[in-house]
Amino acid sequence: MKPITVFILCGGKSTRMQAEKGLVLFRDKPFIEHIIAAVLPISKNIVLVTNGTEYDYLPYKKINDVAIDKGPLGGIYTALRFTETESNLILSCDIPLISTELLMDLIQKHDEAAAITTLASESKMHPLIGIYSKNVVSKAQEAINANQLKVMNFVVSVPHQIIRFDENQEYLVTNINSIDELEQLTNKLS
Ligand SMILES: Nc1nc2c(ncn2[C@@H]2O[C@H](COP(=O)(O)OP(=O)(O)OP(=O)(O)O)[C@@H](O)[C@H]2O)c(=O)[nH]1
Ligand SMILES: [Mg+2]
Repeated sequence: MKPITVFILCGGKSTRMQAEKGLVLFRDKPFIEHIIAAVLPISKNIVLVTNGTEYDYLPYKKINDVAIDKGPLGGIYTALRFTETESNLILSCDIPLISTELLMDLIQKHDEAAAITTLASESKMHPLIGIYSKNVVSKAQEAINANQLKVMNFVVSVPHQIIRFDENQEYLVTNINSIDELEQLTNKLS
């Protein structure tokens, strides 16, 4: 396997959650630790893209956004500016059910001709579970300068690959943005 750096996006406003999203507890453990646990069998080269000190207790490198208040695309741009590897796995911090197997599948199916490879289900794209080439850093900068901040629009503007997964794996990418969504998930799983 080619070297890969894993970036977890821990910025943003968390307006819907009203609490630092990566630190919200699910099964007695902060979201971010669920994601790290899924990533560790794949790579220990983990970097958190965060602007605060909330994640300082975790023994991983942290970097600050170089483009402020630009949403997830700003975090991706920061990651690509910083990275020393061509291949980068970029993840949001609000997907506590993500599994090592699904991430391995993404990495194994990734076609090197694609500058970005992301996951999608039947109904939804997941650009914040994706492999991003360092080569798209200047394109990301252009998009940010033009204030075109939708990550999916950015993905389709470069050579990309979308990997579809089975409906029965859909729960693994559940994205939790609010306490209501967290409660729904907890109820569904109990
Ligand atoms: N580094 C960084 N990450 C971000 C930024 N904005 C959002 N994210 C991350 O991107 C992922 C998806 O975030 P969203 O749910 O779209 O946005 P949010 O701002 O965290 O939450 P809302 O305010 O409720 O929309 C999460 O992992 C966020 O931590 C940002 O400006 N910088
Ligand atoms: Mg979200």
